[in-house]
Amino acid sequence: MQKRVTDEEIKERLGKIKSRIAVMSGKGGVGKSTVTALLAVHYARQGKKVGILDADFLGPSIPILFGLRNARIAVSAEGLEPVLTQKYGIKVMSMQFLLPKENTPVIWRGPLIAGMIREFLGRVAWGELDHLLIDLPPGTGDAPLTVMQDAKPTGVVVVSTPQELTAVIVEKAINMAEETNTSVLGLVENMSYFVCPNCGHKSYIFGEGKGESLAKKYNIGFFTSIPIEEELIKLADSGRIEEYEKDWFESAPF
Ligand SMILES: Nc1ncnc2c1ncn2[C@@H]1O[C@H](COP(=O)(O)OP(=O)(O)OP(=O)(O)O)[C@@H](O)[C@H]1O
Ligand SMILES: [Zn+2]
Repeated sequence: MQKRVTDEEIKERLGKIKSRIAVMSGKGGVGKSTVTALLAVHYARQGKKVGILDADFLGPSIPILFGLRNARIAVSAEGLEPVLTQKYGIKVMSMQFLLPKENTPVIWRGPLIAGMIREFLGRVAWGELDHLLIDLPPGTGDAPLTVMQDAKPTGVVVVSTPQELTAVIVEKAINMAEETNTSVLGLVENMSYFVCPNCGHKSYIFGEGKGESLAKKYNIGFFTSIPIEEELIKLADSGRIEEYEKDWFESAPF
């Protein structure tokens, strides 16, 4: 048996990563993984060295978005080697890469998941990175908090759909960030509106402006809203998210 990962090992690896951004959501299925991937692509296009830690162990979707579902990790002298994405060479680590078969369900209890995240943080050979994006487990409970405590993010980005987006979600996110001595850097309202392909009309199906006013109210420095888009679904489902051309984070200050 290999020895357990120590705090020092984690500290040493994380010390080579300039910024670590945890992406969280109040609920599952709101687009957390999609936003994580789009943020990674945003940084990669600026020439930054980027990694993604898929810490959503029970529903690992990062490998699917980048067409890496059949990839498996290798071990080198440096540690566990992350898998590189095709277009930008983003370094990805996911539980998915350790499963014997693609569709093996991950049925794990909390403590095991916590142990695994420490393995990932202490043994993955990220090398020097400008940005590590961490796709947290959904929700604002123990699971994402445990990951945050170990990964010590420099900031948190919250993703929500307009239907889920309430003051309560934002407050929970702020509390979670505070518990790990960090802050909420940005709020992303996903599936915010739909642009009619015929006339270009922007339709705010679930109401307009809620996200932006919550961001203002809670002093969150960056807000963006992403529409429901067929193109995004197509590229995401076919593992070609790197080919999505729009950048919803152009003006992000982080
Ligand atoms: N802006 C968008 N327009 C269209 N489809 C979207 C958009 N954002 C996300 N989706 C789709 O919604 C589904 C859920 O997205 P995603 O997997 O990113 O959510 P999640 O919050 O990470 O979910 P989970 O909790 O399962 O990890 C996916 O099929 C994705 O392609
Ligand atoms: Zn129309």
